[in-house]
Amino acid sequence: MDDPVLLTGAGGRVGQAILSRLADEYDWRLLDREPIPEERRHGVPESASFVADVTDDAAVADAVAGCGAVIHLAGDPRPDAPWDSVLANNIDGTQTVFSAAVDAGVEKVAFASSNHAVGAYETDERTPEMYRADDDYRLDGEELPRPSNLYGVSKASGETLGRYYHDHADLDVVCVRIGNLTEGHPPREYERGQAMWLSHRDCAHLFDRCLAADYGYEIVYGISDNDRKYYSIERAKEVLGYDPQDNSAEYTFEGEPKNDPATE
Ligand SMILES: NC(=O)C1=CN([C@@H]2O[C@H](COP(=O)(O)OP(=O)(O)OC[C@H]3O[C@@H](n4cnc5c(N)ncnc54)[C@H](O)[C@@H]3O)[C@@H](O)[C@H]2O)C=CC1
Ligand SMILES: O=C1O[C@H](COP(=O)(O)O)[C@@H](O)[C@H](O)[C@H]1O
Repeated sequence: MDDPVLLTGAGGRVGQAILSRLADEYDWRLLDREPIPEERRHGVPESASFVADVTDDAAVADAVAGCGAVIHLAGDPRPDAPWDSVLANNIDGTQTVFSAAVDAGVEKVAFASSNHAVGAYETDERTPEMYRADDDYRLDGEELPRPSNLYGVSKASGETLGRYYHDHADLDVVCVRIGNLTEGHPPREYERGQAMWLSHRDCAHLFDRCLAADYGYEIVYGISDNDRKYYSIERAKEVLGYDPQDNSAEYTFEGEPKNDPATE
């Protein structure tokens, strides 16, 4: 991707996992409603950093002008977020970003969807067994959304908006159903979290592949190559060339590295 890439929500956790590792790889434009301090811009100049809300049509149009791709992360990430917030930040904001991307002639958008778009597949009958390495239950991205909560509804809506702009405006869209991003170790003492762990380096690599690969419309799961898993990463490997390096099985249940003599 030679053209500039707009990263919305750049100041947040996922944005920082990406930008801290890929700062030198792209001509970034950053957008966040909070000013991003210099140390979190990782060398991206302040002139390429937009302080704006993703529901602001004019501001988003300004930020995306001339870009070839967008990684759209900005939104309310709370699983218990109230409807008013997800309606504005996640649904309206995502429609604004897709629409502005089309108007600007952007080639591709990677959208941060969530495990919570499909959380209701985790039924009482299937859990906790489905979180374990010896269980072969898998979701692969072909299934219909079954949201856990209204936040999950907003993410399923974002996926559908992506489908709409792909079908009607020829925008290439990949929706990444991100699992649970934590830095340095998987979520501690949390089976579900360890089954959907996404390490920071695998996160950066996955979104790098979203910018480099060719696709039309895709839904993929964004998790590391955990032994425990109920999300297939085969589609991400096949279509995007995703090659994850991390695995929550390399850590104890408490989140300590197993190759650390202190924990053996
Ligand atoms: N962290 C995780 O494990 C997961 C995150 N995601 C999704 O990834 C995206 C990023 O999540 P995180 O980095 O964890 O959240 P975060 O809260 O750390 O970062 C979100 C960023 O977006 C900005 N933002 C929020 N609403 C905005 C708006 N209306 N306009 C402009 N900027 C706005 C915030 O200021 C913040 O810097 C979210 O869409 C979230 O739903 C999905 C699954 C898992
Ligand atoms: O979508 C998201 O999912 C992760 C994992 O969900 P959890 O309910 O197991 O914590 C969550 O940590 C993150 O904040 C959210 O945006």
